[in-house]
Amino acid sequence: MPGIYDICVQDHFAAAHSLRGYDGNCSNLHGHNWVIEAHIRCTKLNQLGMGIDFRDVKGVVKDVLSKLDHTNLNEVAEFGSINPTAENLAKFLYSELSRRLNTEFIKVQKIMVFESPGCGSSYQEI
Ligand SMILES: Nc1nc2c(c(=O)[nH]1)N=C([C@H](O)[C@H](O)COP(=O)(O)OP(=O)(O)OP(=O)(O)O)CN2
Ligand SMILES: [Zn+2]
Repeated sequence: MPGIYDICVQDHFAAAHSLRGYDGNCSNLHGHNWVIEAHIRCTKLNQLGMGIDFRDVKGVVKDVLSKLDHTNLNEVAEFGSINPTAENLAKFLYSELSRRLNTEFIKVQKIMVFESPGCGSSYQEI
């Protein structure tokens, strides 16, 4: 039976945000040390026994996160008209990482974004 590998890479970034229209203090500018987890589905291993090298994933993740790190997320173009919630960040990262990593045998499966330990959201497409 064909198997599926789930390759997982975590990273983090620091950024501020405020939630427009939120009834509470999250509408004030405040910061989080965001933690992200990228899950990549691989159906074939290379000659080294890897679905995809962690290093390759980490490089792409770092590059995408560099657009968000030490910013006010509300000022990043993608969040100019939608709130920079964990949900919207997960979808943004899913789309950026899919564009750069997906191949015939490799597919970004799920992105998890944690605002704080124990509070997060994930995005995936069926
Ligand atoms: N589904 C979501 N709910 C909330 C989000 C979100 O992105 N998706 N975001 C927020 C705010 O960003 C808020 O800063 C986070 O709130 P909270 O987890 O309560 O964080 P605190 O640092 O305020 O936690 P305390 O334990 O109360 O100190 C809210 N909801
Ligand atoms: Zn917040």
